[in-house]
Amino acid sequence: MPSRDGPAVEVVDLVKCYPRATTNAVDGLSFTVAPGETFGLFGPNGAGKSTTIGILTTRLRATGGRALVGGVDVSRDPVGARAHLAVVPQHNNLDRALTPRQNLLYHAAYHGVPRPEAEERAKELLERFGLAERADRRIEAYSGGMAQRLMIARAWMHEPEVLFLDEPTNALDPQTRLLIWSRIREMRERGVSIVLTTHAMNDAANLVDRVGIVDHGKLLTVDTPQNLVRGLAGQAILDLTVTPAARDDADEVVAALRELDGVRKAERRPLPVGAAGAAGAGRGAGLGPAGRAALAKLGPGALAKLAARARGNGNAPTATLSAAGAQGRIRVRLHLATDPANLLGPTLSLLTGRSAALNDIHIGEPSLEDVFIELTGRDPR
Ligand SMILES: Nc1ncnc2c1ncn2[C@@H]1O[C@H](COP(=O)(O)OP(=O)(O)OP(=O)(O)O)[C@@H](O)[C@H]1O
Repeated sequence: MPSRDGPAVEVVDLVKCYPRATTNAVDGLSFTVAPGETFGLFGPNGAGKSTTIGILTTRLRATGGRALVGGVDVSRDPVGARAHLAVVPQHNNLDRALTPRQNLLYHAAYHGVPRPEAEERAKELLERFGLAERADRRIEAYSGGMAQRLMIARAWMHEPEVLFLDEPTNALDPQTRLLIWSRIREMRERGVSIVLTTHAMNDAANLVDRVGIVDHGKLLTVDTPQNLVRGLAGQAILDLTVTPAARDDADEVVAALRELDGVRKAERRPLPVGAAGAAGAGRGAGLGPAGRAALAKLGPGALAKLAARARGNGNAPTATLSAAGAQGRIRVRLHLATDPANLLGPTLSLLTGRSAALNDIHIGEPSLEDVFIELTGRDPR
């Protein structure tokens, strides 16, 4: 990678207002991307991510502010800026009149890569992206996943300093998604600066160094994924699937759980698909790493003992890990300010007191997607 002082990308008070629009698509956005950094630009539909990438890659002109790529101002010197960057756009813009190999060679020629070097690189990239066998066939035969792989290979042909990827895994099958994430990781390891938009933020969480969350054209926050997750209301999550007693009110059960010591927030969540049926019932404790750690602290058989204690002398109402019918079942997420192990007993006691059945319990940690929902809300755009 060419070494240069200063940020790989610098965006200062960037504004874009499309003709006849009543609001700005990008509304005073500022952020920088350090050399070698992988930066995730996340936001709901219509937040202004593609517009920002369009300006940075010289496809669109900004209405105001400044944007530099590789130290070059994209409005003053778009040709100079293009020498530093490559883009994988959201929509297929391959040249259908050319074969896949020709697409790569044409792109290299545009960027002044000498022909023998370009041919060598194209051969290597077609292999790395699993496209070698179809490299000289008509491009119409390419699936969406193949086209996406080819567009990423094309972006790599002139070994850019900064790579922009606009939703690189959108609408792809799991195999192609895995391949693409691993190729992006390789580029990162080679020192390329990467700006990435995606809705698959939990997939991207392990790849990005920092995340900027945008909505309505404005930056809501920018930080490392770890700090963003740590900054959430609670540090751990307890997901409960509960069947309240027939005479009880579901919202009152949630309100009571919210009052437990160590609970910062309690919210109703949609039941996972299939959970309403018999298949989801009575699976008991589904534990992630944090959950296993919490239970390890309690010692073996802890849940059984807790359940026995909660059952009391047999006349008391019971709360059990049960496979009760799906009717009336609710899912509640507790954001905790304490070790999940401290909440297991009180939760079970509370449910026992209300004659509620505990159908499932899962201890986890908040994800980047939880941070995103917290900041941008639940309403679809
Ligand atoms: N060519 C255009 N003309 C007018 N308005 C546009 C145009 N392109 C985008 N917009 C509007 O600008 C806003 C930002 O759109 P943009 O595509 O940048 O969002 P996005 O965050 O990339 O969304 P998505 O996740 O759906 O791709 C939206 O309100 C969109 O409707």
